[in-house]
Amino acid sequence: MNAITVENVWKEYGDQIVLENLNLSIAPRAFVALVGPSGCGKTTFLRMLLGQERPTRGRILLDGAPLPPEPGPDRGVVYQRYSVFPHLTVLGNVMIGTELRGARLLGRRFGAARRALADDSRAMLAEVGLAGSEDKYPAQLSGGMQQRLALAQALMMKPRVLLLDEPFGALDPGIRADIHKLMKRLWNEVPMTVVMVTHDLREAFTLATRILAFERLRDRPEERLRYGATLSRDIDVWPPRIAGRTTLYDADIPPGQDDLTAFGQVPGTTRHTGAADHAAHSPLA
Ligand SMILES: Nc1ncnc2c1ncn2[C@@H]1O[C@H](COP(=O)(O)OP(=O)(O)OP(=O)(O)O)[C@@H](O)[C@H]1O
Repeated sequence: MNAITVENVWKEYGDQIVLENLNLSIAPRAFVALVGPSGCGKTTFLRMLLGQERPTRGRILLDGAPLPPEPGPDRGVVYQRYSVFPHLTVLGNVMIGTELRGARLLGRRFGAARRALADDSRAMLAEVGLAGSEDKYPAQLSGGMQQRLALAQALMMKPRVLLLDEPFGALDPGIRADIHKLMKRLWNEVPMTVVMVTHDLREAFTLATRILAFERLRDRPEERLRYGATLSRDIDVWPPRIAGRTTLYDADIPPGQDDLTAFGQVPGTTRHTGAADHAAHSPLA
């Protein structure tokens, strides 16, 4: 079954058609990068997947069932900025989603339940490289650390789909490369499907299994309101990436060791990341 199915989806704001006739399906555990010119409706599409916007026509299915009409814990989201709460500590930011959801069902958590949540939250923070920063506030973190925190916050809810809206767009290149490695590891370890909007094709090819391009095929000024953007390219990244496995192409090759046979396998095939062993001790599992 597809993780996400988009059937004949249109989105209009008043007289303006933003997206038209989108048809696509996304496999479970795929990492899809959404690219396209500014204003072509990428964020609008992501907001429809999140449940913040409804299609004007057509429908979206999540695991074969109609998408719930509102955002829910099954869909996590990280934006370029402002995904975290500035008035909560790092630890508080990671605990808040579970606390709010639990409060709705069971009232506030106290005692052992709260301590267990705090322990899980600390483990999640360690997973994203933020151990030791639990008591800081977001303003005391670098941009890269804030985005790691936003990822931890989203993943605590164990979403089936993680939606990323240019999450790394504001980061310096070095920090970006580090967080790309983290993102790859998280995608390999967490049973989730990822849809990421990016302006950066290099980032798309670095992380994604598949690249979708949206484009307004008719863009004369008099046509802008009457025709929306639609899916113009659908590219499977080669060599194929499979969640839980990494290709040699993705592997970190130690400096000076560019003989790929040193990895003990034929170039072009895949090898285990050890993710399964790691997962057994991981809050991500
Ligand atoms: N709530 C809204 N009401 C009216 N128009 C909107 C609304 N949200 C988005 N739009 C319009 O929809 C179009 C697509 O916007 P969207 O932000 O989805 O594009 P984008 O591809 O994500 O752009 P960018 O790459 O610049 O972030 C724009 O013309 C925008 O003005």
